[in-house]
Amino acid sequence: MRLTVAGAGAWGTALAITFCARHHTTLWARDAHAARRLATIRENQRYLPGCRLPEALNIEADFSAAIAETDLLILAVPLAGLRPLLRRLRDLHYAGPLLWVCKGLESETACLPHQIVNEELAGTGASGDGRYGVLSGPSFAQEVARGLPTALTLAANTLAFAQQTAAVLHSPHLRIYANSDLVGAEVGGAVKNVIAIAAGISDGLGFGHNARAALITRGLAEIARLGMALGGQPETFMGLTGMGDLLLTCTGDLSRNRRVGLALAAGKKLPEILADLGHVAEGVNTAQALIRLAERLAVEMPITQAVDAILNHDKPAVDTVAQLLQRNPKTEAL
Ligand SMILES: NC(=O)c1ccc[n+]([C@@H]2O[C@H](COP(=O)([O-])OP(=O)(O)OC[C@H]3O[C@@H](n4cnc5c(N)ncnc54)[C@H](O)[C@@H]3O)[C@@H](O)[C@H]2O)c1
Ligand SMILES: O=P(O)(O)OC[C@H](O)CO
Repeated sequence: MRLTVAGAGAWGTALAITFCARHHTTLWARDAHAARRLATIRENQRYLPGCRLPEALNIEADFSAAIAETDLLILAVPLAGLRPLLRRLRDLHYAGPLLWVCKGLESETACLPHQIVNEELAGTGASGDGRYGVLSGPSFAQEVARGLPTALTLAANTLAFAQQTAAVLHSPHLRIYANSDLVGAEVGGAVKNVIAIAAGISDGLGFGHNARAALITRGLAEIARLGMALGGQPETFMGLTGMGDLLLTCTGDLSRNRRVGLALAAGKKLPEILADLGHVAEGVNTAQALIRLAERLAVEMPITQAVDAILNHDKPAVDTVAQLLQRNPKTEAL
């Protein structure tokens, strides 16, 4: 099969390295200079240093050439780049199957990725016959690129497409489970990044393992409450895109979102943290959009609210997370 991965950041590069072992794979980089470097040096020194790009991987800087003959297109840009890329696809009359891997809510609209896809590709073949979905779950790019065992979920609006495409992409090191709960998978991926910022702050402040376990557990309740209000299925939140990704991102120091939290706890300011990070940390843009969405749906999300207060309203991290962990007791329920 011919695959195109559009977006040469850490995740797009790791997926392209993995898929090119079994499929004719093209990696599109939007910057022509970066594409030339990838093609000659055979390493993504900026986003995924230390991982060799196999000779079989084709690098392309021209977007229309990259998608011209593909059988499956995988969009691997950050959420902020999703809508502009979909508009390019619409202009190029792309009508083939489509996956995306971004995790978050659009800042301006609070839309989930599939809602953006529906808006931008309405009436085209890609969305019209239901051949699209999200690939998500607990996965650090560096580990996937090294071939370490990883399990993901491919959630699509039709189970048939999810199953067919999961079977094509599945390999011994990258297990892919099919699911038809697009909403549940995307809500898990969006909220876990915000909870990971809270976990990073808590750990950075030395609040201990008990506090982190409490944040993870109550974070899962926030995912489930919001997800069910949007029509997601409860079992999805217990799966790879829910509990699985939440656990990984809250506990693994490879997480950029967790590292944002650790740096906030150390007293650093957000612009400096993001400049040092050099990668996207989707929880930063998603927190405020989540608050707007949760208010609209009357869903309680106290951890998300605390993170938003720290990120966007200059509230001190130490007081805000301490207050969160000292809230009045209530009945344990979703
Ligand atoms: N890195 C991971 O381990 C990982 C794993 C699973 C999912 N994801 C998700 O994948 C998405 C991409 O993450 P990443 O790790 O590759 O980010 P990254 O910061 O490593 O790289 C971002 C890439 O996107 C490009 N880009 C930025 N804005 C763009 C735009 N408007 N249009 C086109 N390209 C644009 C950048 O040039 C860069 O190549 C995020 O939503 C992230 O949450 C990442
Ligand atoms: O590095 P993060 O925090 O963006 O997390 C990467 C992946 O989403 C983990 O599944």
